[in-house]
Amino acid sequence: MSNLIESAKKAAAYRAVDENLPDHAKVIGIGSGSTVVFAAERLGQLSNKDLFVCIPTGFQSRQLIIDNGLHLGTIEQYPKVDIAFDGADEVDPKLNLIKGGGACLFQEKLVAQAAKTFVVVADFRKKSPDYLGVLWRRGVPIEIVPNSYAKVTLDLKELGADTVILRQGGTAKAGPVITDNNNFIIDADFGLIEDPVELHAKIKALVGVVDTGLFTKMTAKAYFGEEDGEVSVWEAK
Ligand SMILES: O=C[C@H](O)[C@H](O)[C@H](O)COP(=O)(O)O
Repeated sequence: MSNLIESAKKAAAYRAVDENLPDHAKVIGIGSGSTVVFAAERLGQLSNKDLFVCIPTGFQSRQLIIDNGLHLGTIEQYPKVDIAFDGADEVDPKLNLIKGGGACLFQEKLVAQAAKTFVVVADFRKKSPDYLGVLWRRGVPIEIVPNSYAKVTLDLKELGADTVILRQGGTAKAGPVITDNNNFIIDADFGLIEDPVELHAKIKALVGVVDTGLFTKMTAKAYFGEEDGEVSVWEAK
């Protein structure tokens, strides 16, 4: 199973890069997670890789850029990005996403918003048949300023969350996960999400919330590596 999933991730990422990189792309965003690893790998194989810079979305992403021999830039230097590639935890048919399973959502959203074209790479397990919250059952990841966690927890319950969990480091760290921006992550389960735009707006309005893992109206295409080795593509309508 794990080989199948790795192959699916690689197939999706390679095809997404091959089909979408603009000829004269100068600035490319690199997301976070285990699937975008293959997008960075593909970019690192290009003969013209000295002609563009890559903008990371966190520590892991920065390492990917360096390890693949790509030129590293920052979003402060390059606030206009030609194209960005990133993974997702769940994608619905309207190309709304849940992201942040790896706690990288804020910088990912910054780079995705800065990008002219935002392309998602994922495997077949991320493809929701209808709504977000169907397959990804851990809740919506929300980045918050640390000392707001108790108040934001109450607020999220008032907004209708069934469970609100301050994400913990598990065996790797005693205490909460700390993001690349020195914040906390809350996972709030809202069940099936029929209107992610509205839910995002309500959560984002809470004091203490930096951003949510709901990415709406920003994805141009999503590439999915399938179980049979094929790649399927969803495009924004
Ligand atoms: O915080 C993590 C990011 O949003 C990832 O892009 C997302 O979790 C998908 O990661 P993966 O490609 O490992 O499934």
